[in-house]
Amino acid sequence: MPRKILVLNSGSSSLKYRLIDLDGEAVLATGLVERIGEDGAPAADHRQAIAELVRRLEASGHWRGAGDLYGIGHRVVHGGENFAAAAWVDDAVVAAIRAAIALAPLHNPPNLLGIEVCRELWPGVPQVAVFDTAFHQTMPPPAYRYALPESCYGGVPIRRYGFHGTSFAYVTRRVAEYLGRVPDALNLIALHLGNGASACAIGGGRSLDTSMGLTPLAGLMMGTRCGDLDPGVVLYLLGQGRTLAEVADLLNRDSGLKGVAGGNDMRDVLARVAAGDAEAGLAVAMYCHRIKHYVGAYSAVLGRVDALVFTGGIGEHAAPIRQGVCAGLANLGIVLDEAANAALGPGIAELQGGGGVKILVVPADEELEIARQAGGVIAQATV
Ligand SMILES: Nc1ncnc2c1ncn2[C@@H]1O[C@H](COP(=O)(O)OP(=O)(O)O)[C@@H](O)[C@H]1O
Ligand SMILES: CC(=O)OP(=O)(O)O
Ligand SMILES: [Mg+2]
Repeated sequence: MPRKILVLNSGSSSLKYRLIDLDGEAVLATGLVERIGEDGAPAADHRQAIAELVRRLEASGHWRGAGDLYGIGHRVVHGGENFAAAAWVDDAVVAAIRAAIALAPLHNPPNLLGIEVCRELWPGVPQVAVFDTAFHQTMPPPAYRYALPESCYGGVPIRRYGFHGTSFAYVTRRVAEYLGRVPDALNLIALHLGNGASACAIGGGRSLDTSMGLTPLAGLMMGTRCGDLDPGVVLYLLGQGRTLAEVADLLNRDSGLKGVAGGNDMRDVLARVAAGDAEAGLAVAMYCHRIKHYVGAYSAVLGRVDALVFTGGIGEHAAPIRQGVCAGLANLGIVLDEAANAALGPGIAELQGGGGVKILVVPADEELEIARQAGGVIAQATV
């Protein structure tokens, strides 16, 4: 019997799904239910979104009822310190995901909703939570602790957690395969550049440091998130009489590319740069400058870097960003082949033009990684 895994990535207003046959890893169906809750959208809430997804799976010819599923894998952004690996969903796991809502207020509530609706609809189907934070649980204390009093590390531990771990785990595996090396022997600087964006120092195949922190607001400049700030900025804004909710909105939804260039979509921003728009030019220069900071820092953390890896929508498709990031890094062994950068084919691409560090573009596939990890947890639990 085929081992079919349904992968769900629930966002606040969208539900990404994929049906994968684990044996051979064929994608049987994939899609996105968008604009959940908006007027005229196909779904008013996540329950309806899942009903819509079932309709689409039926239309694909690959749906024989939930009883035919080997299991369901859910993306969960924040697992706190509780999970260093994917976990079979039971009441305790649900409670731990709920407890982490305060740390990922944009992400964990819809992730949890997806899990709860599936448990209710299909109580007999194994469900697995795959955490963005899990891959980063290997970071050593000097990388994950903040220079705050010890008391802040009690209760809900205020520390760096890091995110996009499922993507970094996938990339590590994929690069190891591609280079014919074992992951344990690989040192990578990985850049996941999507709407959310983060950098990771991967040493011996494990996360040693990453740019996101307690929440997915830290680190690189993003579509609508500010990334690194002097914490004094937050204090100043609050002191000026803005409410906590206003500041949270400003930093999460109105900053980043949107704040500086007026729009959060990198395609549009780059088109405006090409047309000579100064605000867009500044936004892109800031975007690349901040990534360079992390590439420099992580070169120092790792000592030896085998490859600089670009992934995510921007990492895979935005040649001018890769060029801006790599410019002037010859002293770190990072030299881009400009012609190769401008003419990418599908799949993994190698873009180094000399220098000791490979420059790789790896298409992101969090869904496949979730399916594999969910399959692993279910296989272990059912032997
Ligand atoms: N051809 C392209 N050139 C530049 N940027 C692109 C291109 N295609 C996609 N992007 C950018 O990728 C970003 C979305 O990345 P993606 O990884 O799909 O997002 P998400 O984090 O939502 O999964 C957007 O800023 C989009 O503009
Ligand atoms: C954690 C995070 O930033 O996720 P996304 O990139 O999907 O927003
Ligand atoms: Mg993404």
